[in-house]
Amino acid sequence: MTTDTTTKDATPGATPAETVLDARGVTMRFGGLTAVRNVNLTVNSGEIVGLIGPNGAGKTTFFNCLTGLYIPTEGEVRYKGQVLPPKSFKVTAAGIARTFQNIRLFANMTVLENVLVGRHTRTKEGLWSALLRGPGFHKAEAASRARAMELLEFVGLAEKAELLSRNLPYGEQRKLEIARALASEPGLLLLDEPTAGMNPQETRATEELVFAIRDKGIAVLVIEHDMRFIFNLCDRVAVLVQGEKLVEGDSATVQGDERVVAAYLGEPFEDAPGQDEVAEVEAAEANAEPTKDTAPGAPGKENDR
Ligand SMILES: Nc1ncnc2c1ncn2[C@@H]1O[C@H](COP(=O)(O)OP(=O)(O)OP(=O)(O)O)[C@@H](O)[C@H]1O
Repeated sequence: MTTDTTTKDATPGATPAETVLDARGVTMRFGGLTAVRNVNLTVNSGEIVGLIGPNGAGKTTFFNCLTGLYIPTEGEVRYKGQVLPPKSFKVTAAGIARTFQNIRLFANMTVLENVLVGRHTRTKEGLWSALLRGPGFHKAEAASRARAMELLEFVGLAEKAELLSRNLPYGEQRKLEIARALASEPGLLLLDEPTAGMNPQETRATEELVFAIRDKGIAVLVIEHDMRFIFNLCDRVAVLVQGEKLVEGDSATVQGDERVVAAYLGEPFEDAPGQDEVAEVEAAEANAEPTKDTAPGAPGKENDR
C-alpha cells in the first residue's frame, strides 16, 4: 500500500483498545426488502474502520441503525457497553456523532453558528437560563463559542467563522459538517462519504483531518467509495454486499479478496496514484492560495436540505 502519511500506526505504549461500538446481528427490513442482514461490526478506540460496498449495499441504512434514525428490525447496538436508545439526539448525547452523505448545514447561518448548534447536547444551560440571560448563561455561551472556534481552527475554517455557510465552497462545507459533528464531543465519529465531490487535493486534506481526529482519541467509522482514501486510511475495512457483510479485514486482506474484487472493486485495486493524479494534486497545491476567500454562491449541491 502506498501512503505518505506517518500517523497511521497506533502509538507504542498506548492504552489497550476499548470496544467503542458493538453492533450485533443488525437487520433492517423495509417491507419485503432486507436492506441490512445480520451485520456484526465493532469499532475499537484508536481505530479508523471503513465500510465499503456497491451502491444500494445497505451502508447508509446501517449508519442510520447505529444513530437512532432507524430502529433495527433485529439486533442491538452498544456504545461503550451501553445499549443505545433509539433516538438520534440521545445517541448523540451518548457520544456518537455523524455527518451525512448529502450536506446538511444551516445555509443561512454563519460557519460559527453552525458549530454552536452542534454543541447543544453538551451545554447545560436550560430554557430559563437562556431567557433570563443571567451570568451563568453568558459564561456558558462564551465557553461554547471558544470551543467552537477551537474546532474551526482544527478543521482550518477559523478565518471564515463569520461567513454564511452557504458561501463556503463545497469542500469547506464538508469540513464544517465535521466540525459541527465534533462539537458534540463524540467518542465515535461516523462519516458518510466525506470526500464525495472533492478534488484530489481536498481528498488528501480530508485524509489528514481524519487521522488528526483519530489522534485526538476519537474512533472513526467511514463510508466511502474512493478506494485509495479508504485503503490509505483504515486499520480495518468491512465490505457490505446486498446488505450482508462479505469480508472484514485489513486493507491488504480486503483488496486481495476475490469475492470483493468480483462484487465491488471490479479489478484488483492499484494503490499507487497514477501520474495524472499526482500531477493534478501537485499543481493544485502549488497554486493554492489559502487566505483568499472563495467566491460566494458556490454552495454544496444540497446545502438547503
Ligand atoms: N427508507 C427506506 N425505505 C425503503 N427502502 C430503503 C430505505 N432506505 C434505503 N432503502 C433501500 O435499502 C437499500 C440499501 O440502501 P442504502 O442507501 O443503505 O445503500 P448504500 O450502500 O448506502 O448505497 P450508496 O452507496 O448508493 O449510498 C437500497 O435498496 C435502498 O433502496
